[in-house]
Amino acid sequence: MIEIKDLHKSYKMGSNSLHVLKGINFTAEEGELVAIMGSSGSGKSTLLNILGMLDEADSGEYTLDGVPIKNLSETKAAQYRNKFLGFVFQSFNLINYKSALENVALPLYYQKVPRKERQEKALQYLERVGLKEWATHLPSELSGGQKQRVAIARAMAAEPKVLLADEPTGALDSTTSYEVMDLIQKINDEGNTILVVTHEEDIAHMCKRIVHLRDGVIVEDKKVKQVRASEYVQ
Ligand SMILES: Nc1ncnc2c1ncn2[C@@H]1O[C@H](COP(=O)(O)OP(=O)(O)OP(=O)(O)O)[C@@H](O)[C@H]1O
Repeated sequence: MIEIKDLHKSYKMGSNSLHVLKGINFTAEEGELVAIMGSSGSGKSTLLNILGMLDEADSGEYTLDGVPIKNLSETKAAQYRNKFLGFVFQSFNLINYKSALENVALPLYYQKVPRKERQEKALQYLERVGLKEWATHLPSELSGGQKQRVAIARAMAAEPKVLLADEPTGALDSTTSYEVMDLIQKINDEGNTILVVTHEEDIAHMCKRIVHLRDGVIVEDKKVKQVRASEYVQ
């Protein structure tokens, strides 16, 4: 599903340049649930942004679902991103003046799904994350965990093959984090490929594989016995 070879990325800082990714090689098969760990500044978000086609590498190859990304035009890249990739962020990134339902329906609007159909579909996804009753509420009326579940429903509504989550539990307490991981595991059980950037060991062990970044290179890549988050939620 995802294949990257010898990926490099630097940021220009005035006359200096900061070499952040220094030759990353990584493959994720369909249906994997991978944690990306590493200390602050090790390049996790940079890597995830490149995988999410939100940023471009300086060199190296990236193939997503068999398609080399480098050769895509900007329009094709945007279409490809909308079709294949879903995003979840630490800070939820919901639109504050739109209801939970409208937030979830947004990617369907961009996919030009007719209004009635997108509302029905958005409601189905809200139901899947246990928030059907909260459809008309604004994000400010939801708890952190509920906001993240809306954000996950929004990401899933576009039916991406790959879900990229950048510290999805970073702003949540442990119990709420485990509820969010329970949802991520259930989505993965259905076959989605998911990459989760996290600082937290317990969250990483709820994935099936842990990749460790240090100073822009992968220093460890291991399969782990998955801890089910449902063991920790009521
Ligand atoms: N747009 C940018 N311009 C310049 N430098 C950047 C930019 N984005 C990231 N960096 C720098 O690149 C390095 C890697 O950043 P990145 O956000 O990928 O690390 P991270 O492992 O995700 O860290 P954290 O866990 O703190 O989020 C850091 O030193 C950061 O300051």
